[in-house]
Amino acid sequence: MNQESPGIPAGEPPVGLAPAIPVREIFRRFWPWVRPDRYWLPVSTALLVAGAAGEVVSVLLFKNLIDNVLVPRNFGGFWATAAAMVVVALASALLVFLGQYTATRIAERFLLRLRTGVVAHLHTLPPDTLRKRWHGDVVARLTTDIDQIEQLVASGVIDAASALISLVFFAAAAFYLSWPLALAACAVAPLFWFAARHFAGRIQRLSRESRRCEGSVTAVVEESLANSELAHAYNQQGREVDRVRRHGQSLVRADLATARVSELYPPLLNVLEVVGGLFVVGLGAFELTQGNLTLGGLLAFAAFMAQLFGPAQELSGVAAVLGTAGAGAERVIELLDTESPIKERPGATALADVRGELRCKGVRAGYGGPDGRPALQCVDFAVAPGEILAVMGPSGAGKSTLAKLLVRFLDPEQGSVLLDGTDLRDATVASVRQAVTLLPQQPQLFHASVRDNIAYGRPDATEEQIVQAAVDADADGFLRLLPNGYDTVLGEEGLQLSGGQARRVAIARALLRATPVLVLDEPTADLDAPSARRVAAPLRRLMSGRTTVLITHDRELAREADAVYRLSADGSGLGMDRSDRSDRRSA
Ligand SMILES: Nc1ncnc2c1ncn2[C@@H]1O[C@H](COP(=O)(O)OP(=O)(O)OP(=O)(O)O)[C@@H](O)[C@H]1O
Repeated sequence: MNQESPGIPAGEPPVGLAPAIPVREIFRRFWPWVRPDRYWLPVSTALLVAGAAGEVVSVLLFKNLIDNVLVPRNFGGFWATAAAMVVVALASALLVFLGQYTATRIAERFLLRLRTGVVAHLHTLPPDTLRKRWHGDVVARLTTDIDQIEQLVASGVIDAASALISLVFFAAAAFYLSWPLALAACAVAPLFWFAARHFAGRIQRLSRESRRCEGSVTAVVEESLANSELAHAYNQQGREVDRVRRHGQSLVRADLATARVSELYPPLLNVLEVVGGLFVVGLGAFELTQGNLTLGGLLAFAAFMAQLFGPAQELSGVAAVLGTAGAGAERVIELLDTESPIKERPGATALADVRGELRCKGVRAGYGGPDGRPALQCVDFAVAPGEILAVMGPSGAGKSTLAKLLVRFLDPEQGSVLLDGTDLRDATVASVRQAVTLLPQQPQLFHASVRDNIAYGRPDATEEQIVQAAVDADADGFLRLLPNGYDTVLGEEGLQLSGGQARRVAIARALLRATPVLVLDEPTADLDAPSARRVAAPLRRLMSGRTTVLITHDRELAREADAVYRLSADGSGLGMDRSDRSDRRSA
């Protein structure tokens, strides 16, 4: 995948093509999401087929009307036939409606399951794995691509099945009316088949590029808006618009290439239909002059031909849908096939009654870059329950990488991280995260009330517990001054709060979880000195009595620690210094 940077050549797309997958494999992969509604598939198909059967009866009644009422000029038979035609038309309309509605219901439920299934899978991936993908592209896959799969798997199957069965019905009725004419009509069918085969493959190849370009556009728009502050500050708005235009132009080119083929397909089918129809009607006229067919029979046959071509076109249309939806399906399957590097070992146990004794033994970890250089190596330390370990080192030394190891966003390549003597890889991922709270570098706030933001890690917390956490985080005062107090909805990314305030809300959230182990990743980063001092007291309360790994550049804050562990610029562990505070505590 290309990672676009400002220096990339014009028009280079940031999103790669998903690997091609055969249609049968696509159906196999998506079937589990259709499965819960598998019994509704035949019901919907049966309703649609019954509706089609009604149309056959309608046409036969129409033949009856011509041969028994119009041709002999016998008006007396009109009312009975007309009444029967109205009843059949109503019944047929109702059946088709019910069939289509059931099909839509199956499709919608399939979409819901698939979309939530894909999101659930994405949530099993650690943040770094997810970050390797462009968020805008992921959103495009979750919306447009999934919508296209619906046409293929759910309604596609129903449409194809009902078209096929209707085709059999109309063909049988046509043979009943005149077998020579019906045989002639069948001779036209292979033309549709060849057209479908020719177009489906081409549409799929072109759609792949369209889908990829659409992912690129969404990715660029999302990144451009996310960085709008930088674009404004550096006066680069025009460049951002250009980027979107460039990727948009690629999408236009790809969409037009697809349209040149896919839009040619239906009119071509129409031409085939006209040619085939004329051929059959010509033959029918001949049969009429020979007295082998009545006028009503010929007109009814012509009506059947029209009905026959409908399902035949629909079946050929399924081929086009296979093309476009197949390309979308490949992109969704690529997401589903992204594996988490964090594996749950068979027989992994849940950590229970954690005291908080934390050890790193000869840890080496990295991101598997091309040079194979680790981000961390030879990291050895031990923290007793309730102790605070400050981790210091220059930028890029691997401090955040260490934080990721402690919450299993990453596993070591060598050595081990132990909690109460258990290797974290032998524990279930959920139980590790139940025991360890990470306070990330950037406080993250949801578009939700203050109360819900604080209770995020403990949704069952009572009002008193939430308020107490806010008080301990020194946030209660300013939260009560917000327009609706704890009910105030914080904007996306907490725009209504200052950096220091947002951090105190994040501290309240961490306090409320009350886990035995804490990992604080630069909790005073980007705060000015007064704001940093302001969060020091809440941080002290947060760390009190908990095993804490405190990653910080802030020497003042590091004084709170019992020991300091230093990392060198190349990520090597340099050893641990016990602090005066630790001596005081042990005295
Ligand atoms: N997701 C990632 N993929 C590849 N390499 C990464 C990733 N995250 C970090 N690195 C690399 O690992 C090394 C350590 O990064 P890390 O973020 O742990 O450093 P840090 O000490 O926390 O830096 P800072 O103090 O600037 O936050 C760096 O060389 C960085 O480029």
